[in-house]
Amino acid sequence: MSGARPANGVLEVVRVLPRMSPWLSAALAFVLVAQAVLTSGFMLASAAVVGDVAQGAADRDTAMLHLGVLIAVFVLRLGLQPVSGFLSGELARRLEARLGQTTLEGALRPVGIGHLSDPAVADRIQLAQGLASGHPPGQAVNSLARLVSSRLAGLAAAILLATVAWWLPLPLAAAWIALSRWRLREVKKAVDAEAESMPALRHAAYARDLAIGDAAAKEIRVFGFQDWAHERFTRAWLGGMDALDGSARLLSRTAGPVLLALAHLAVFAYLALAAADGRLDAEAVTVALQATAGMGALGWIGDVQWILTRAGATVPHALAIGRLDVEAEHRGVGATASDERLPAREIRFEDVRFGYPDRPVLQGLDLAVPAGSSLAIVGMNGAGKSTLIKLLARLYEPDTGRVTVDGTDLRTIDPHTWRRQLAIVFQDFVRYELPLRDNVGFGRVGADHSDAAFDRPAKLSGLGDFLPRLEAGWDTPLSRRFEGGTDLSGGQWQRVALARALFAVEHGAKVLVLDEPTANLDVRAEAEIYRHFLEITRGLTTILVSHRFATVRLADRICVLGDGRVLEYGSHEELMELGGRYAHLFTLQSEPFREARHV
Ligand SMILES: Nc1ncnc2c1ncn2[C@@H]1O[C@H](COP(=O)(O)OP(=O)(O)OP(=O)(O)O)[C@@H](O)[C@H]1O
Repeated sequence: MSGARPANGVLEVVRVLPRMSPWLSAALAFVLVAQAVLTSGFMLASAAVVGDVAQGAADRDTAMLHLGVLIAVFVLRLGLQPVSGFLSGELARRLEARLGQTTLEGALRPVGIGHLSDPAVADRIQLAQGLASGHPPGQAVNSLARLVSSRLAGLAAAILLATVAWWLPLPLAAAWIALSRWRLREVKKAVDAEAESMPALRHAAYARDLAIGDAAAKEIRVFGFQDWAHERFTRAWLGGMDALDGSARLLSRTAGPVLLALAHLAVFAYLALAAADGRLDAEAVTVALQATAGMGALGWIGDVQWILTRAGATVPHALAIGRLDVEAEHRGVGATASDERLPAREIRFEDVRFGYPDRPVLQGLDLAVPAGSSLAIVGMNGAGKSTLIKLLARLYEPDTGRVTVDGTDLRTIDPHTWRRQLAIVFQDFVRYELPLRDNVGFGRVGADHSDAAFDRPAKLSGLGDFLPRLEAGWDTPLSRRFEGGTDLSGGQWQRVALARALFAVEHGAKVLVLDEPTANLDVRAEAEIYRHFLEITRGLTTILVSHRFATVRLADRICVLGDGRVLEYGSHEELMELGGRYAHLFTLQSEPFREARHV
């Protein structure tokens, strides 16, 4: 993804609003124009009233008419304010909701997950929400409405002033517009700096979340790095903010007022001389003075333009995230082949090479997993076991080589169809702070989530042991941060994750993948899983990643992964006979137990 430099956000807002809500946008535009017309009407009517007063109210009826028009225009203008406020508020809400959806859709759309660890994407997601500037996209609408209304009023004032003398608006317009452009350039610099300082601000946000969140609360206190978190947050935040403040300094503070003073001096001098000569009457002078003041609306409108520029800058980021499917590389999206019964014969990795941006992992991996059998994968930390699972789930795609299912390249199989065949317990499975029912039900969204539907997964995963102790049963939130919620132990969470995968199996998944499924289980719970292993895996193609050889030996076949490829492959007995790496590791792990038994 390209860098996080923003496009012209205000133009994007102007482009998006009419497409999103044409009627509301048109209504707002109409009200804004009406407000501008009424503003100039107010100037004209008040000038007419002043003229009547200057003439000593010679014509009483005309004077009353002028006064009536003045009051009517004033009341109408006042009445339109809440209408434009309502319309812009409604558009702001819709824009924010739309861009929020766009960001979510973009982040979720890619088949793989590589984009989520791309720092440029992470920056954009933050920028799209206006978190650093404190100005979310909705604020752009309100500011835009106020800016357009001011500009129209300024334009109307300029036209009125030109009726007094054609050249009068020119010096004022030149001075106000120049000042406005200088200031705008400064604010745009600040917006650019904000995009550049986003990595620092994300570091700050990470340190803050560590300090105030649940996840690291224990370690921060036990290891005592509260000061580190505090210091890290402050340093990163101030670093990010420095960049913003530094570039937000407005250089035009001196030249602007001088130019404005000169322009106003010229206009006022002319008005004074013309009035003294009798070329202008009181009414014309009043119109001219009001119009002169009104032309200020063409200049820099502090808060409004500041907020508009910064809130508007979020929009291109949200739209860019929304286009992620185009920008990211997703070969095979929209693939045609789909089959709910895969795999019938085998899953095969063929000469697969794959690496993350900073390191190669698999270097020519060949591996076959016959359908309906179980395969255990062992290997050192970092050998690439979990990576292999991610390739199988198509969360990443091989750099070269291919993964096939019954001979069909995974890239030509519809990813959603394929993933419905998979039931995976990831090593870093998610502990959803939601009721137990959702935690297990996520295994197949849309399926029957009644208590009875969970019976079998609960029994096989060992959930049944602690389910009766949960106050609200399946509806108990699994987080103490929610009313009536509870927290689970590591092993209990692992059973929940297993139940989730088994629920997917209940609903048709044919490939069960267990990445370290018993790492947190106590001996009894682990033994229980082993007891059920055959029942759990019956009829399924099972892939098991584990460092526990007692688990591994349950599999029909075992493969030892190392140096980015398969080093050994066979049944437990075959590999023990081979006397290679597996036999060595197995012996190493069983030794302490053997010794213990001798004690
Ligand atoms: N998202 C990622 N981005 C970059 N590198 C990664 C990513 N995930 C894993 N790696 C790296 O890829 C290598 C293989 O990681 P993987 O998690 O597949 O190993 P593993 O065999 O499952 O290890 P373990 O036994 O410790 O679970 C490691 O060097 C790891 O640091």
